[in-house]
Amino acid sequence: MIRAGIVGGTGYTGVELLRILVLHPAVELAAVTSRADAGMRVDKLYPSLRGLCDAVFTQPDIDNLLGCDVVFFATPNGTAMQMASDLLAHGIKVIDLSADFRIKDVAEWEKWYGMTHASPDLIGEAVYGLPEVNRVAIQQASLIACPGCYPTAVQLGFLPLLEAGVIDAGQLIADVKSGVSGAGRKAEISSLMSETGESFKAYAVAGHRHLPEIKQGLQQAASHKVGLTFVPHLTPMIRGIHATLYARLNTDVDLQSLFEQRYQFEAFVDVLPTGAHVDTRNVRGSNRCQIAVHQPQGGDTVVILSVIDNLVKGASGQAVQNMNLMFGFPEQQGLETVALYP
Ligand SMILES: NC(=O)C1=CN([C@@H]2O[C@H](COP(=O)(O)OP(=O)(O)OC[C@H]3O[C@@H](n4cnc5c(N)ncnc54)[C@H](OP(=O)(O)O)[C@@H]3O)[C@@H](O)[C@H]2O)C=CC1
Ligand SMILES: CC(=O)N[C@@H](CCC(=O)OP(=O)(O)O)C(=O)O
Repeated sequence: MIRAGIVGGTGYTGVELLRILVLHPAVELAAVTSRADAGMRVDKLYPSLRGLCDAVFTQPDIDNLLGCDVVFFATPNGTAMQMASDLLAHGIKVIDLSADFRIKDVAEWEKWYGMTHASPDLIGEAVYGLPEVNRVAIQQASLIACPGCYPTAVQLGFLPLLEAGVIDAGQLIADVKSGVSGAGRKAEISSLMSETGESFKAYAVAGHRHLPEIKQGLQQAASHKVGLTFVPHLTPMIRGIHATLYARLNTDVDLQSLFEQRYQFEAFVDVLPTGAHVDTRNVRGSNRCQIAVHQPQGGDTVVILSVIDNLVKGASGQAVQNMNLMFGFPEQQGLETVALYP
């Protein structure tokens, strides 16, 4: 049994961590923090957890976290980088759901995130927590940088093509749609139902902060520079990410077999049969990424469809998958749920 702490337990990824961890057979919740709700029982704020969680929210002070074996940061960018080194010095493993340790180039991170990095010395030791790429390094890691939600869906879709070198890596296109929970639980006019409902829009076309993260991962897979146009969209649904990925083929290849072989041993990546279409509702609440491979009219453009639940495989589920690997638990433990339908 390990003792886990969650910093930022009241947000959407925080409560998703709670939903998974209260049923995880190898985890005991030792601390759950919130500045605004410190002193309140967790199951008072989230009655779905009644009978499953006795914890009370505490302030996010180091002293409240020292009894933990692992601490998850489900906090805005710029928080984990302030506290991680103290926790690591006490032998506590850190799994950060924010972007603080995702990008290896500090200057690039500071440019996109608009702040000075507080722990640049830790970036080198942080392991990018995409198990389908970095499983062995994750098993040895003390500090995990969980991938962003868009980057998870896009990288899992493009990886087999780039690793096999069968596409023109200079002209990749990722057209990606996200549900509104991707923006978090904090009150914002742009997240109101009356602003997002019955409407659909692209945003950050000039450049989204996930662009350098996605390119970093794709370049590692390709072993050379890639060119990527990434356009995120906001859709009037709560959970889900749907990525439509386009690339130009440079050789004749059995794409379906390529994807099936790449992911044949991956419990959380499901390649659908030839001709199928993915649907976000088929992964809602689950830690799965579902992928469909298309080559319209047998031409030289490949179209990959990739869906995840942004709060599960795109955040908290993937964070627990990383925890399982770090502590030598079965990778699927606590994550074997079926998507909610309808
Ligand atoms: N939503 C999503 O789909 C995804 C989110 N992420 C990332 O996960 C992180 C959390 O996102 P999300 O759950 O949506 O965010 P929310 O806004 O829903 O929740 C943020 C949480 O962090 C706490 N918090 C805020 N500021 C601080 C601080 N300075 N110190 C300590 N705690 C703080 C808040 O509680 P309080 O203010 O009371 O302390 C709250 O519990 C972000 O970095 C986000 O980018 C990653 C992938 C997907
Ligand atoms: C719909 C929406 O607003 N999505 C967020 C990205 C999701 C997120 O929280 O970003 P990380 O994955 O880096 O943590 C955005 O575009 O800013």
